Amino acid sequence: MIPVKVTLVLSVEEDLFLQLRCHLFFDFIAQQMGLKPMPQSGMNGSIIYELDRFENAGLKKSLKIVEKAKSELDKIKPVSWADMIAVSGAEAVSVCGGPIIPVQLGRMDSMVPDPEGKLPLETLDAPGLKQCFLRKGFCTQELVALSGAHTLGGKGFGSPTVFDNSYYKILLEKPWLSSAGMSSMIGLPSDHALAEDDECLRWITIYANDQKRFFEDFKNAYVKLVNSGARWKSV
Ligand code: HEM
Repeated sequence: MIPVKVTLVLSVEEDLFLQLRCHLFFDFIAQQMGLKPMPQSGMNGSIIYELDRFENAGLKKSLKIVEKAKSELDKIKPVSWADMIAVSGAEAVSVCGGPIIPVQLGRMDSMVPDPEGKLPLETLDAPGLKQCFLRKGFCTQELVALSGAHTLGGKGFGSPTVFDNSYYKILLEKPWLSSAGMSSMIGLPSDHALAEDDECLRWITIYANDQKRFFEDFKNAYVKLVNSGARWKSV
């Protein structure tokens, strides 16, 4: 039942409205047969159904901004949530001084939330983080490169709005071990965990000493991330 559904959706899908109608039709048939539509995971825009999950609490505000841009674009040509989010992340990185990341368009959105429990917990240790990323096809180098995105935001890795390699420079200093006031507020437990692992530490040192290399590896890992698990519109 499910493979048939996927093939048909891909072959007849011309635009997002038709895609939506096909999904609803096949989901209806599946429902009549007592089957649930199969949730998928990956870059599929399912976040819009998952905003009440505790791990997404901080995303509502940012998604409102993306929604506003999406509704403007939709007036000209409908765009998927998955494409919007992939492009917004890349744009945020380059606006903040990071690499320019080319993002391919054409992802299709999911109509259902992804299964729960797929995200890495911030309390995981380095082996746990590595395993979680490996399950999705990402190696240790990619884990360390992507974690460099934490240079943005208010976790104490340099300026919150500058994308640079200060994340790695500060990880090497391990300020959270110091007894001085605010230092313990720097970074998440998962950031600290990376700095305790020999394999991760090798990449941290490389990126701390070579911002160009960080930008290049981040760009490649980001492209892989936003293509991972995506279903593409047929052209
Ligand atoms: C390695 C596993 C990861 C864990 C456990 C994790 C966890 C978190 C958590 C809990 C926060 C909220 C921090 C707070 O303000 O309290 C956060 C923020 C953030 N994460 Fe991650 N994250 C991970 C990987 C990533 C990746 C791969 C990216 C992007 C490529 C990313 C991008 C961000 C950004 C940009 C913020 C800052 C948001 C802000 O402060 O405005 N993270 N992360």
